[in-house]
Amino acid sequence: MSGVRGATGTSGEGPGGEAARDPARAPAGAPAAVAALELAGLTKSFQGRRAADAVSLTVPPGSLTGLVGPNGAGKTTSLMMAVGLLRPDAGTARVFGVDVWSRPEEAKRLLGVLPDGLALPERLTGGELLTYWGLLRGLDAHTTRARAAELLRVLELTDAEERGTLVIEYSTGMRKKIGLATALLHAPRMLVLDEPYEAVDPVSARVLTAILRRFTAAGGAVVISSHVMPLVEQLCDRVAIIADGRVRADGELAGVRGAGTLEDAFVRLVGHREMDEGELTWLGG
Ligand SMILES: Nc1ncnc2c1ncn2[C@@H]1O[C@H](COP(=O)(O)OP(=O)(O)OP(=O)(O)O)[C@@H](O)[C@H]1O
Repeated sequence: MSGVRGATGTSGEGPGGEAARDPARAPAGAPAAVAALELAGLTKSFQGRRAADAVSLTVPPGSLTGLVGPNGAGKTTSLMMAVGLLRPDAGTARVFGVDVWSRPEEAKRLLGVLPDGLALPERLTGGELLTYWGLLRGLDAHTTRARAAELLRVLELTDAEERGTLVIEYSTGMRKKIGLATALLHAPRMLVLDEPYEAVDPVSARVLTAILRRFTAAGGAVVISSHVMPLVEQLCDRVAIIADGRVRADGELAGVRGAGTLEDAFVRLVGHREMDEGELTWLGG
């Protein structure tokens, strides 16, 4: 099911109790007037080849959408255009009604982004990085300090912080977690996370799931990309399948999945390749 689920109107609020002033936040109990994310005709070519071809997608508030597709399908390209990190050749992206290209500052306040491959200052500890990030995002020092400590604790990065470990020394999973912390720090309303579960241990994965569920229950919306179909089936209420830069199916999970599994639907829409008998015969011989 999609739509606003259990919105309380207060949890997940941004700094300074912005809910009352921010038109993008619906009052408690009110029907959602605008989509959390609306992509229309996003198109991008690299060296004359279309990586994203008129990608359109609507994400309601309170929903968790899984974006799936083969390697090179255009998921990252689409997500980066959706959040204002890659300029599209054509098309628009709106976050809670705010155009990410014409109103970037407002859009950035609403968005929390975990990009593919973090471009973060790395010669800082996780705590220092969050402090720097909070100041960049306009949070006051007290709020930044309190939230940073809480995020480090919840994401189990406190030990590393106490040892003075720099982000450059972090493991892959730890880097994913500190990236996630930067995405959450300013209490956005829309999370766009490129493969957030990749390299994250099972305990941290549970924490991440709890965070995302709480976030959507408060009326926020999440889009994740993932290659792990069972994870998407378990976690997401909506799914979009993308191949060759085009959205092949999207909507509520049950509708896209049909009678089989999500993997069945994926293979049906995207196609699959069997390995020939004669291929790689030199392996294991
Ligand atoms: N900066 C770039 N320059 C040139 N080509 C690019 C660039 N970024 C992406 N591409 C190409 O665009 C296509 C889509 O790439 P994209 O990274 O969006 O796919 P993806 O679905 O995220 O793949 P994966 O699941 O492997 O991460 C690919 O053919 C890729 O080679």
